[in-house]
Amino acid sequence: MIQVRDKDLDDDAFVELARQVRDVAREVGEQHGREITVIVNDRVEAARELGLDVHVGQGDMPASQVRELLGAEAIIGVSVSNAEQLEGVIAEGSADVVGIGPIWNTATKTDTDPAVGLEQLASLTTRAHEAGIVAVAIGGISIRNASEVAATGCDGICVVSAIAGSEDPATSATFLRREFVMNQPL
Ligand SMILES: Cc1ncc(COP(=O)(O)OP(=O)(O)O)c(N)n1
Ligand SMILES: Cc1ncsc1CCOP(=O)(O)O
Repeated sequence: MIQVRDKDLDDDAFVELARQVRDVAREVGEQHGREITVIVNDRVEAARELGLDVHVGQGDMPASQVRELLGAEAIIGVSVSNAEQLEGVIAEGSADVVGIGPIWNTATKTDTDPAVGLEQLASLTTRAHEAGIVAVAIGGISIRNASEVAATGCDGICVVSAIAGSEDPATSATFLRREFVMNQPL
């Protein structure tokens, strides 16, 4: 899964970027016989225009409103940093996925709630699963700690710098995935 996240582009430029990512993901997905999901961060209108999925934060458009705009088929992700926020997401009943983080403090995003840590990630994941919500972890995750994150039972990891800041993004993605998958609980 790829997320298109940019805080600076104007709406037209963002739509153009997301369109390019969508089209490349389709082409590469077809070549490999699998679907590569593309999710848009924050910009619900862009997602609607391009038929993509959306991730929203606590201060963004509420998930219930996103659901009304994008329909039943869309994948909707919401950020959570603690149990109170997760209970809010569960009560709202519109999210498919929660992005739990930051697991550790990260230079990539500094305007965050306090770091979640591995213990709380495990308990938030358990609660999300009880509610039928997929739980992915984000923030400070790298090849060095992906195995510890996997051991919490969460469903996936999301990274920015570990891939986008790598000299060899494809190899970094491959190793991250391997490290996560090999250390998931049975
Ligand atoms: C999978 C995932 N989880 C959390 C976030 C953070 O989203 P948000 O809280 O909206 O913060 P910004 O990304 O907008 O800075 C995410 N993007 N993806
Ligand atoms: C978008 C976001 N939300 C919580 S932490 C974060 C940034 C993650 O970046 P990195 O993988 O470089 O720590």
